[in-house]
Amino acid sequence: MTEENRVAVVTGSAGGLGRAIAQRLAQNGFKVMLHDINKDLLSKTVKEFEQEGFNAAYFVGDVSKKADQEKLVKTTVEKFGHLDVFINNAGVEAVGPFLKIGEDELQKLFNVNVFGTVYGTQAAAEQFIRQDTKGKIINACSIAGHEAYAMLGTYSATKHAVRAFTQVAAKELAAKHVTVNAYCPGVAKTKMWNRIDEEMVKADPSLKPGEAFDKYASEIALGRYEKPRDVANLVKFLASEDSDYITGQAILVDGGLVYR
Ligand SMILES: NC(=O)C1=CN([C@@H]2O[C@H](COP(=O)(O)OP(=O)(O)OC[C@H]3O[C@@H](n4cnc5c(N)ncnc54)[C@H](O)[C@@H]3O)[C@@H](O)[C@H]2O)C=CC1
Ligand SMILES: CC(=O)C(C)=O
Repeated sequence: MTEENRVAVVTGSAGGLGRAIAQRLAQNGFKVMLHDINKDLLSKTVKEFEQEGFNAAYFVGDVSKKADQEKLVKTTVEKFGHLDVFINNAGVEAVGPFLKIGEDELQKLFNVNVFGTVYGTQAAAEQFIRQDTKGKIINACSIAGHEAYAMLGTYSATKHAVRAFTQVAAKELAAKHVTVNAYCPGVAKTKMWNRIDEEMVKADPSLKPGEAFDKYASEIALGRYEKPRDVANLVKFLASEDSDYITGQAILVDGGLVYR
């Protein structure tokens, strides 16, 4: 089933998983609002979407700023007329031992991953309530939102918080016909995992470049690392009417790594 005339926002969609999600939705007929803090990469991605014939617009913003998130929703509605799906995808990571976690790291990761998800969810939900339509909010969680990982302490804490806010928003918004769910990828090859690998290798001299990634990926039951398309396929389902009876869930899409 195609999704003609439905409108989705994907935050952090200049690259990585967000780009793949926006592309999958556009291929299915969605009008997509691309969004990122990285203006140069976003401009490149928008051009590629236009070349593919997708109906796409873009907005440069920072998810950790409430005003940016509100303006993102307003601009989307001005451009496409309404909003159906809002995907809080943007996220950042930090790698290091617990004893070295500092204020800057805590502030940065909580600002983007947690404050960003809360502000995005609020802005989208307010629009759905104004429209008096059903709506879908879909958040980027992680295997690290179900299981905390050594060297990823702050990151794991933020993703546990995302899972908690997903449940709370789902409970409070259900009466307004708004569902809130999350996708929990495992080990996907994006710039984020390139950076994680680099930092883990720096911290452990016995590892060569690529080996931290390989170590995590070697535990995946389905025998291969995750591709952005694997994540996009789940998000496409969560954005569709087929998921209408699902809310408050943080669904693992990790090839068999964490079992809940
Ligand atoms: N790559 C992986 O294996 C996994 C990723 N995730 C989550 O999936 C989401 C996407 O991850 P990736 O694509 O791998 O990351 P990535 O680092 O490759 O891409 C993230 C995008 O978000 C943008 N961004 C960062 N901060 C922003 C801000 N303040 N405002 C707006 N945009 C911002 C970046 O510019 C970038 O384009 C993140 O929330 C991440 O935590 C979860 C589990 C595994
Ligand atoms: C990046 C991420 O969420 C993990 C733990 O792989």
